[in-house]
Amino acid sequence: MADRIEDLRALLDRASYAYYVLDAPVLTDAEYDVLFRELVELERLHPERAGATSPTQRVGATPSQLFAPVEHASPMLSIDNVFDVSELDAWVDRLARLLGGEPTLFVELKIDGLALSLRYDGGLLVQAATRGDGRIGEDVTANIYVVDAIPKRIAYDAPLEVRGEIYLPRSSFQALNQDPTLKAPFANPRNAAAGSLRQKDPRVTASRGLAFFAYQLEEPTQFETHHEALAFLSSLGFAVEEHGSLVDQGQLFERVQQLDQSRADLDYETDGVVVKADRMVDRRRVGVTSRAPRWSIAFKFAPEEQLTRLLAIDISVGKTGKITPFAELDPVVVSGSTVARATLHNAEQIERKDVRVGDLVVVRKAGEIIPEVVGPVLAARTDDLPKYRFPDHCPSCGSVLVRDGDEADFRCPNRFCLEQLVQRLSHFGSRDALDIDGLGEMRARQLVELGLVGIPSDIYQLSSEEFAQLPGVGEKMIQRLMAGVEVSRGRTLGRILFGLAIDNVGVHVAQVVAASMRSLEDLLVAKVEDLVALDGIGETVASSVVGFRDDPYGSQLLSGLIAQGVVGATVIPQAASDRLAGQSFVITGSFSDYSRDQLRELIIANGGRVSESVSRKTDYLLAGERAGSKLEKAQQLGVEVIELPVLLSRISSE
Ligand SMILES: NC(=O)c1ccc[n+]([C@@H]2O[C@H](COP(=O)([O-])OP(=O)(O)OC[C@H]3O[C@@H](n4cnc5c(N)ncnc54)[C@H](O)[C@@H]3O)[C@@H](O)[C@H]2O)c1
Ligand SMILES: [Zn+2]
Repeated sequence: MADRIEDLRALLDRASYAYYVLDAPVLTDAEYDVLFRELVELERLHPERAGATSPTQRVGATPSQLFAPVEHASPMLSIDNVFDVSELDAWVDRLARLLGGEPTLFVELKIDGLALSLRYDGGLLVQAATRGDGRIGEDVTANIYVVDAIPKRIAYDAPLEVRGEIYLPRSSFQALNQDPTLKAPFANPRNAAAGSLRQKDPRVTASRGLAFFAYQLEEPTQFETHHEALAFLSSLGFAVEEHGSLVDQGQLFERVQQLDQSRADLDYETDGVVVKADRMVDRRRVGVTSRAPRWSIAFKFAPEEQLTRLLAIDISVGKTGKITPFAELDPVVVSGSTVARATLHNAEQIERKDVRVGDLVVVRKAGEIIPEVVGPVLAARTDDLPKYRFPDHCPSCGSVLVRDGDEADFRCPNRFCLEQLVQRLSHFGSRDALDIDGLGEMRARQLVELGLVGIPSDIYQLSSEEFAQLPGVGEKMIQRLMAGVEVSRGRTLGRILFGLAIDNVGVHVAQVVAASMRSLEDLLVAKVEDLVALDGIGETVASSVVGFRDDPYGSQLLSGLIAQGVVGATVIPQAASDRLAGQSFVITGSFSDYSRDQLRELIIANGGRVSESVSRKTDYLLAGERAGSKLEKAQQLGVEVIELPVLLSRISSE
């Protein structure tokens, strides 16, 4: 038994490190919670083996060395969990016993992000820190300064500390996971939030769209109840999650169930509800343990999981050659929609989980995220299922698959692989790239399979007769495609660079690189050193750009585009800077010398953000000629309107 305790402690320590420090969990939360409870139970049965270093006695993990340490004024604790209604009732009864009377309870959603402490003094944000190990957190002030959703200035002069959850909205999470410069997609919004906040370069943090909900006022302490403190925070401009409410014990579970049902439609992940004593005097009375307050409890929702049969494992080839295995499933309904396919992530995961065709598997869908196979139900396996062997060859071109060093993914190394060409053509025409109207994955596939397009630049040479060969394409569609191709000739360099589908080059990187060049031709002579000198561009990105240019496919594509004159409408020559860091813009109207795309790139290259619509969060509306409804909206909301010369003077280097 001693060994099981040691094993569990070691395993949970490893998992916590992967989860909190590396932002790359090796267990699912549900798996972690089960093992954690087993350890709690064993330590209860063997009190002589309890120890201060056990994961059951600690909060979080040792803070990373990336940030300066911050000592919290009072510890930032975890919250104990319950998983069903009887445990929840037992907890309330116990609290009532400790207090000698019924507590007033406040129930709120448990946001799946990470805890943040914000300190203000003289009305200004002076420090932001993560929870860390509860006592010492990480100083992330510089990164928080660029998060629009967090007030930097409040109408309150005395010292104030507020705690809350910083999180990544689901919509931002999905957009982020599409970014090809990410080394690996984030497992869930919580990890993505932690990874986005804990960046060395605040500009990366700024670009991720983090949001924040305040849920605790530490200082000042004059409020007698939690709900009054929340109202005060809200009046100061902090976002407070709107589903929180006071509730009687008799209605507690009903309220928990209601919250469980309403959360699917929210743009943020929630993994449970937190029940708290509302009266501060009650909180002080019962106090805290080394790990968690006695006055609050988290009721964890069941993850959205189902069991089904794994019928087959197939693999797909992406635009950079990355091979992604996916499961064909006996269709099953998971949180409201039918799932027949789910990702298996990569070869390493299949190997580690030992998933086999024919297994009964757990399928999970969290919010809008692509469904995934969590793992096989081993107890249900029949003996004769053979171990899965990952294919050696590309299903499209037959090349031998490769895997570099410690990479988790296999790749098809053949840049001229038919499936890669399809994916790259469809990426080339996609919305953030050349935005070619009418060219989706289906048409891209037809064009490549008919041999009409090899590399994307071929599309600029197609005649209407050639477009007419596409199955099911009539006169109207031909006109639309031809027009779409023609219009795309005038796209900016940033879009073209993104459209090339270079490893590690997402929208943002492409724009930074574009801002340093006059036209695509400059890429022909760019050196790794030049690129590394750009803000936010590292060795990996620089080498992949130069490597792409120098390989046979890349050089053919570049010369093809240059021959067609698709070299990028250039951005105004301005060095990249961070002069607009933390500022958000909306662009409206027309400008005589520049397209809106160019201005967008200019703003991004200088550290700002650009959104489509005006809201209270917009800092500036950049207005040109004939500005319409956005101008009105900005005036209504009191958003500052600026003209182009003002913007240019703000970013020009003196
Ligand atoms: N997958 C893994 O390998 C792994 C490893 C370690 C931990 N975990 C997960 O983390 C959990 C333990 O982490 P934890 O200690 O951060 O506990 P927790 O995340 O379960 O609960 C405490 C946290 O909830 C957050 N929170 C969100 N909304 C809140 C609200 N309205 N009021 C108060 N707090 C709110 C706060 O950040 C607080 O720190 C485990 O139960 C497990 O699910 C997973
Ligand atoms: Zn291939």
